[in-house]
Amino acid sequence: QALPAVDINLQDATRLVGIAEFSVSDAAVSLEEARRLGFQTLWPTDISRGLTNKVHWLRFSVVNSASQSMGWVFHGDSNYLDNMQVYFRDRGDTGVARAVPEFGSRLLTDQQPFSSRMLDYRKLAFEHDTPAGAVTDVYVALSYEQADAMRLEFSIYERRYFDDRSRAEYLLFGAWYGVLSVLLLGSLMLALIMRQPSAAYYAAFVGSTMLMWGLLNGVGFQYLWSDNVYLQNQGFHLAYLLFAFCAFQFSRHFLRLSDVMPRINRAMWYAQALMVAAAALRLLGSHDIVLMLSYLALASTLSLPIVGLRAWQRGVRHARWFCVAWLMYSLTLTLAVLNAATSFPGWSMDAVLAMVQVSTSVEVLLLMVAIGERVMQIDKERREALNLAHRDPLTGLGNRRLLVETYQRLVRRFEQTGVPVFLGLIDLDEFKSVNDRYGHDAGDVVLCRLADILQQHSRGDDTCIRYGGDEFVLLLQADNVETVEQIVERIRIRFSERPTLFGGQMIRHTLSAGVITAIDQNVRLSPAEILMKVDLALYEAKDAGRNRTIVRA
Ligand SMILES: Nc1nc2c(ncn2[C@@H]2O[C@H](COP(=O)(O)OP(=O)(O)OP(=O)(O)O)[C@@H](O)[C@H]2O)c(=O)[nH]1
Repeated sequence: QALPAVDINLQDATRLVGIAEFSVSDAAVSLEEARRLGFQTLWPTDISRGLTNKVHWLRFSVVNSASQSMGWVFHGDSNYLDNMQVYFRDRGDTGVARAVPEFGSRLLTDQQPFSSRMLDYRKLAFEHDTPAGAVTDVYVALSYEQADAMRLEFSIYERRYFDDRSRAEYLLFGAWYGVLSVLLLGSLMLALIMRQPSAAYYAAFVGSTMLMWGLLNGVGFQYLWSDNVYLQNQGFHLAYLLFAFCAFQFSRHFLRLSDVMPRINRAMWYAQALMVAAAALRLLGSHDIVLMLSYLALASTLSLPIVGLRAWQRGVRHARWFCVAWLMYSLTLTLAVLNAATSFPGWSMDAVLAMVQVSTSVEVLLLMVAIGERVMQIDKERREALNLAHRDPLTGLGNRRLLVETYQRLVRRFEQTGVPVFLGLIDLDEFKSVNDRYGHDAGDVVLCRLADILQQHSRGDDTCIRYGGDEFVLLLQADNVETVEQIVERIRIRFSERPTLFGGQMIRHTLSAGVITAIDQNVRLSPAEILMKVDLALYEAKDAGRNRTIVRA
């Protein structure tokens, strides 16, 4: 009988919806039997067939009205169709009586290595040349080894048009894998440099994303595991499990769930253990139960936006980007699964794949932003901790530890600028009696008072330090020792002239100071020598009756 016809001289792609006819048979029937089945025109509502292991038949004919033979390519939109048996025959379409040839056939399958394919293409594709003025009749039997999402979205492309289109398509794949590879390497480097396990888990997550989609879009079979038929056909469940495992591992560490939400953390840990068990079962040959578990694992990642939101509400600041990233990805994943298994939203597989590629790129980028935010926060916390370790808690001045670091910095600066470095050691006079008379709290207030005066009288570049007890140090660069003496004297006079008011009592106080040159053109003292020398100067000041400054240049 006459088949619905499509003219191939279109220099474009032709969707077979509305043109081809389809039929369904229970088991693998022969072509002769199939030709006796009732066929009906394929309409858009017929495309998604749901999860099925029935054989679906398509039939149509290709007309070449041109005066030279035309090459064309035929393929569906699904990347994981298992078998496509194509029956075809060429016949003249003019009324000239000629013997009609028998059907030839070609089996396209992903149950054999990639090299056995007719075309070097990620989907099962059939190629044929229709002679000038001839018609090619085509019957196609489509099947899955085990029930899967059957779709009847097929197109015919003129050969040249197919080549152009697949080039553009592979360019997009290249860009997508490029972005993900850069993020994977970047996060690995971050993990090494910053010693951040989260970044390493993120790298594993990006790797598992690339693997999973490499399986789903057929590019992995084409380029990476061309001979590994087992991985191509049985690897999906393992890939889903690995993806979900890595997503959970990264999320648990990144959101610090063991601190923030210990119960959720434990639940996720058990889920991960179940995923490992399922993967082991799969490797031992189990199928149906693992299929269910792997779909469950994939579905369980849809909970991550909520986990992120809860963590954010509990004060994990960097969880917000995590939350946005997973929300977007969850929507994409849900749409992709709905599209494959139902007739909603009825998009083409290529459209779904493009959406997935864009959304995974944005997702992994957003997660990278989240990691960046976390790393910056850790760095801030580290600097704050370091700052705290260098501060005296009572007065807020630097402490002894800061003195050593600052001195080393000033030595380097002296080598560059040649400006001498001086050190003043200041000690309160008879401070013990202040404590004894007015109490320890009063003593504390007096110490803070001196700290304030020190800061008021020093410049931004000078370093004020509480060296211990009632001893303070001023470390600074100046043109000459007289300038330093003036500064220290101003501090001494200010301190002695303005008593401290505490609990309604006026506390009178004075201080003594020693000033020395630490580094100039002639002198370069070690920290130990500086302290010895300045101690001597201070001792002299105390010995001479206190409330004075002694300079030993
Ligand atoms: N209130 C208060 N007192 C402190 C603190 N740290 C040390 N002191 C006291 O400071 C006093 C230091 O006394 P000394 O340096 O021995 O002697 P002084 O009484 O100041 O006498 P001279 O230094 O010889 O003038 C001790 O009584 C310490 O208890 C502190 O943080 N707060």
